Amino acid sequence: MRFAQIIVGPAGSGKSTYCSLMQQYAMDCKRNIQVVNLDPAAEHFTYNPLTDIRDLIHLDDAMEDEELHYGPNGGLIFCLEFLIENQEWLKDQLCGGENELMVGEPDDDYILFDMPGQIELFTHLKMGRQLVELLESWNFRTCVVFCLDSQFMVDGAKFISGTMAALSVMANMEQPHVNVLTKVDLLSSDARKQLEMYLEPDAHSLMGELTIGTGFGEKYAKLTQAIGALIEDFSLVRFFPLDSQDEESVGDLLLQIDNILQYGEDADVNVKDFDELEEGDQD
Ligand SMILES: Nc1nc2c(ncn2[C@@H]2O[C@H](COP(=O)(O)OP(=O)(O)OP(=O)(O)O)[C@@H](O)[C@H]2O)c(=O)[nH]1
Ligand SMILES: [Mg+2]
Repeated sequence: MRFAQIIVGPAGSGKSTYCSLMQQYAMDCKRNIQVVNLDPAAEHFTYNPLTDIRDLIHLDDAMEDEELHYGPNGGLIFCLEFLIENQEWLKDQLCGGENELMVGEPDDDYILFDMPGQIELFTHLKMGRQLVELLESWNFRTCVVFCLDSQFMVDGAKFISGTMAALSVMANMEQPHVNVLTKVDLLSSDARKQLEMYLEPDAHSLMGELTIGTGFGEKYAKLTQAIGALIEDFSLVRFFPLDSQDEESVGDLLLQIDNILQYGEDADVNVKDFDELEEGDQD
């Protein structure tokens, strides 16, 4: 079994930074996490990629083509469709050449896929799903990591829209899913306190804040209430704050995602068996 995190989120939400942080953290604990850049328009990132979509196709290729004449957004969609059509290229990159036997080797392959910031790729279009299906066919267990800038999560209205964006991705991708609030280090201490409230959202306080004083809030109070109750009652979305300056925060998040991916499950089982054996011995 191999493991993949698909890193998605709005433009500039900190996806590439997340990948660098995780790769660095893994290196510090002598663990191997690779990153693949799948953003054909990427200009700058600080991780060292295992492979890069720009070796296959660059956004400029789609935009400057005499016949295609795409703008940046259409061009991006074209590039990802091109990637799916040329899946053999990606397979070679990930699975070490054409050797079928290489699939699944080595056992603890753990790869982050740094995606473009156009969120519609994952809310409406099928490329996100197709990528997951490809990875699954190559023996990957996948999890979607949705990054959202925490600065957009410190008032009720933004919380609702951020949550809806996260839900759209969840509904379209149908994969195990983790929401990450990035850039927590940039928040003031007041804003951090405010954020706490949204980490364990409570529909009532949220709605109290939203329905008072704004025209929209008053007119659509019932709708807002219903959305709030939905989020609360079904624990539909939860957010994990990520402070890039705090190694413990990075480690905690990685552990959460490892659990979701059931990474290292065999190792855990062994430890547990060992503990039980010891307890048994004492009896
Ligand atoms: N202080 C701080 N800055 C951050 C953090 N994460 C990202 N940034 C900054 O936010 C900007 C955007 O970060 P990226 O990681 O490039 O975001 P992205 O989601 O990959 O952006 P696109 O690929 O363009 O969609 C950069 O200037 C980063 O340095 C963080 O946790 N703390
Ligand atoms: Mg990026």
